Amino acid sequence: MFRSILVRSSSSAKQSLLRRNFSSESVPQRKVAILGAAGGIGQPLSLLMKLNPLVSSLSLFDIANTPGVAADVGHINTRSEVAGYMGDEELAKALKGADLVIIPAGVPRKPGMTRDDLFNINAGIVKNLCIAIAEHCPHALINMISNPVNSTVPIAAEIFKKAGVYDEKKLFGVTTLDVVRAKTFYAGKANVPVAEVNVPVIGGHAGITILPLFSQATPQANLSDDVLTALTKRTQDGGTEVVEAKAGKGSATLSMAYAGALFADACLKGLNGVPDVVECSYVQSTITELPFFASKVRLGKNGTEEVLDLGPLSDFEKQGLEAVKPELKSSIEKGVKFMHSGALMCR
Ligand SMILES: NC(=O)C1=CN([C@@H]2O[C@H](COP(=O)(O)OP(=O)(O)OC[C@H]3O[C@@H](n4cnc5c(N)ncnc54)[C@H](O)[C@@H]3O)[C@@H](O)[C@H]2O)C=CC1
Ligand SMILES: O=C([O-])CC(=O)C(=O)O
Repeated sequence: MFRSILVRSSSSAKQSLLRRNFSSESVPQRKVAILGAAGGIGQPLSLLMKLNPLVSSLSLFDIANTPGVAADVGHINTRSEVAGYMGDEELAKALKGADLVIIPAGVPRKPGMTRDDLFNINAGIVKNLCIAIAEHCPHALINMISNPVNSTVPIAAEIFKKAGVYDEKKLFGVTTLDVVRAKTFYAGKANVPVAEVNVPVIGGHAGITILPLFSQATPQANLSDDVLTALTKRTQDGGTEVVEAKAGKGSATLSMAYAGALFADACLKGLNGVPDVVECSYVQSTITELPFFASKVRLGKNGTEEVLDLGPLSDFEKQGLEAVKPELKSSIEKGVKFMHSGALMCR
């Protein structure tokens, strides 16, 4: 059957892109693998990662349609070489030597579904991909996009523990889209330029577990409690807003690809030793009593360098945090239980 495609980019384009951050001699070689690369998120994410000058090798894996995506993206005259891999028998090659693995593989929601309704299908997909990661690139950073993130990250952790390769500093649930949404919605209400806005979002990545901290937003604006409540709810329901607008044709793909590319870029900068790279992410954590929690994380050469404190919360946010805990706890336990119910051994 398949088929792998290798395309070299022109050296002049490579030179001009690299000049932004590094000389071409000093920029490290970084292989990035995208699992689920032919999907709604995977395709635009592949495009955006092809535009990232920190990537030297872009490995696109899916169970279908990867040759076309790789051929298409591979014609773009930027630094990275692109290779497409399709089917389980090519997964090892796709992963070998990867520094960063981004996982948007799995089914998306339809109207009326919760993210947790995706658990039964996506848990199995994530499990198999993580078993292969443990074998073929155990030291890579993992950016988990597949939903329900609140459970798929604990599933990945259990797989890596079982394989004896777990490093909590290298496993990230991607919650950047919540931050992107919070910034956009806040800028609209606060009437400030969106490019200047920063808003931490903590907790997890589903409904009320998504907790934007508008009390820490910059620049600060004098918004009423009603507006802050509405902004919080819109951020929590942002995914559902897109699912309903797409009316059965999937969930957020373009904004997610943008958010995923932002987070991957931050991880690569951290790996390359760029100082003070801070992003929110769902990681193993001790800042609350929950074993996984999203908060600001400082990224470094080995992944997470520091999980930052939550900082001062408003009374409204303190209440929101208490509401996060039982739902997040049960999603984490569901992922761990899945891995201890015989699912680990059935590959
Ligand atoms: N973390 C976040 O903020 C967000 C997460 N998501 C989640 O991302 C996931 C993907 O969403 P879409 O791209 O819209 O779905 P999609 O259905 O368009 O694409 C999924 C891709 O995964 C592939 N796939 C399925 N099983 C696979 C396997 N075993 N190995 C490799 N590839 C496999 C499919 O062939 C398909 O190309 C969903 O679970 C969705 O809920 C979506 C938006 C935001
Ligand atoms: O809502 C969904 O199902 C997809 C997602 O996670 C998001 O858009 O935040």
